[in-house]
Amino acid sequence: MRRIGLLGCGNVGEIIAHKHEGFIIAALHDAVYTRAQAVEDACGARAYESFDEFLAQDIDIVVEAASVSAVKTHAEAILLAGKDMVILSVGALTDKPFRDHLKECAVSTGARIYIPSGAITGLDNLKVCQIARVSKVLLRTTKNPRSLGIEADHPMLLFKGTARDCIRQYPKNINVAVAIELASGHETEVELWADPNTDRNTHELIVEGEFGDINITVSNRPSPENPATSYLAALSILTLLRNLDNPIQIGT
Ligand SMILES: NC(=O)C1=CN([C@@H]2O[C@H](COP(=O)(O)OP(=O)(O)OC[C@H]3O[C@@H](n4cnc5c(N)ncnc54)[C@H](OP(=O)(O)O)[C@@H]3O)[C@@H](O)[C@H]2O)C=CC1
Ligand SMILES: O=C([O-])CC(=O)C(=O)O
Repeated sequence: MRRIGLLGCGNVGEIIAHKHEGFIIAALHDAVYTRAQAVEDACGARAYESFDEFLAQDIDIVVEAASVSAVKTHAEAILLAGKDMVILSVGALTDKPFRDHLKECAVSTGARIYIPSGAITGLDNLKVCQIARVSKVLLRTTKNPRSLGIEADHPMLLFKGTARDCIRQYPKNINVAVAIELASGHETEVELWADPNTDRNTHELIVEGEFGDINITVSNRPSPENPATSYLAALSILTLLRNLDNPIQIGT
């Protein structure tokens, strides 16, 4: 069974620690050491205060559920140590030179980088946009103002522009847009709405291409410990890890 190092033991990390099945969690690390310690019993792994000590453990894959800045700080060392990496805070990869550098690190050691579908669905066949003519890729995301850390008493368009600019302003809320951009290979327009009348994190993906149109709406329940993050994102990582070694791979 694959041995996992969990980088980030907040909301998603805690769900992974409690619900893991089909893989072993072997080491834990969080900027807040007590958060890593708090899930030790749930998964039988040890918490390490030092990142270097954490990385030195017998692990095959580091699962990042921490932050965009954690990816920027630690991904190079993880890949150069020959460990595979699951990156949930995919917003870190919007920077092409950094992304290319991580690819080179991975190639040099034979490590792999996995980007989970996270809080959205449809990334599988969206990859056809890499070879098809496409005129539009738009993500419209709507969350309760609470999830966005603001107050609003009516629906408000907070941001309209590129995925790259949106993730810079909202690194905890719009990683999905960067996942869409990477899967499609196409610049992604983003609208980010705050709506006090919703208790869901809703992502509408609208694509127009030579193959026809794609309209996908995912109406997510926020996760209990962090309303910015949809519960689906944690389930997505659990499912990715369960299926890594499955000889039958489903979806493009
Ligand atoms: N791709 C996708 O579809 C989705 C991506 N996400 C992203 O996944 C990540 C995890 O989400 P969630 O669990 O809800 O977030 P939380 O904030 O609940 O948990 C993250 C934990 O990681 C810690 N952390 C942050 N930076 C570092 C670091 N450099 N080194 C070690 N630990 C660190 C945090 O500490 P502290 O509180 O001190 O920062 C916190 O304890 C977030 O970046 C989120 O934006 C979420 C949903 C969907
Ligand atoms: O969980 C969500 O709905 C989306 C999210 O926070 C992100 O993409 O960063």
